[in-house]
Amino acid sequence: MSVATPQAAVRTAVTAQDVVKVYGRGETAVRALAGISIGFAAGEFTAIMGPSGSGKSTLMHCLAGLDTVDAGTIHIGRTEITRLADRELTKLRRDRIGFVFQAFNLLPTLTAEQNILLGLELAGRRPHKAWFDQIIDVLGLRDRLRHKPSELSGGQQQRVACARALIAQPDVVFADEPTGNLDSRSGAEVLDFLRMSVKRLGQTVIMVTHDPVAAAYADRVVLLADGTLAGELRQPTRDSVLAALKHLGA
Ligand SMILES: Nc1ncnc2c1ncn2[C@@H]1O[C@H](COP(=O)(O)OP(=O)(O)OP(=O)(O)O)[C@@H](O)[C@H]1O
Repeated sequence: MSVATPQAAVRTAVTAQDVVKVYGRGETAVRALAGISIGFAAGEFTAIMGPSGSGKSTLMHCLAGLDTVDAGTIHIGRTEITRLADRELTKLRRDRIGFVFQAFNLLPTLTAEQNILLGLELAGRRPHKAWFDQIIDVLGLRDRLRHKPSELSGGQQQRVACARALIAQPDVVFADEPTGNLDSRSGAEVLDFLRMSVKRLGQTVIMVTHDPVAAAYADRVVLLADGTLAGELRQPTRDSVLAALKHLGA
């Protein structure tokens, strides 16, 4: 007799419900997000794609609490961030969210290690030694820790930025075109790392990208068009992403 094992409940790291974002007023108003409802499972790597102006950056900024919404709710875990006051939101971003931007945004006078640890130190927290070691080893940064950003390649600098984003064990990492300034080989290293941080370290990553090759590293691709959800792909490949974008007229 077979015994059914209960399915492990999928934990949702980030949820948007009926989110509307309008820029400007009157005749010049732009509805950047026109009522979006979507969930992002914990432990998954999601890419957000869509034509230029479809609302990708706006969605990411709203999900990460970097921008306010005009209607709807956003939760990070169980916390409704759309109800938080500025100070609480700043604290939540610092403690529970990691960011990786297209520009690496490292401080030039600090070493790689100091850059990675700065946010934690400013928050008065100590790094978790085993976690730090795990990140550094997965990223292959051990022999670069004492180098300044100017002594590192673009790919290495972005890997330092990834380590900085992960060091506080955030609930979710938002990556905005993380490979936009990298050649394809360095970009592949960074994407490999983001994927490994999900598969081996159990992290949750949400990435905006224009690049179908980058999106193919994700578990799931979410497609936007005109501020609405226009579909999604599971286990995307470069070709399936290209076909979906073509269908959207991107
Ligand atoms: N600060 C702003 N003020 C006014 N309009 C804005 C602002 N930010 C974005 N928009 C508009 O909102 C819409 C969505 O923009 P958004 O940047 O989110 O799109 P995107 O999909 O990220 O575009 P891209 O791929 O070109 O970066 C666009 O029409 C854009 O012009």
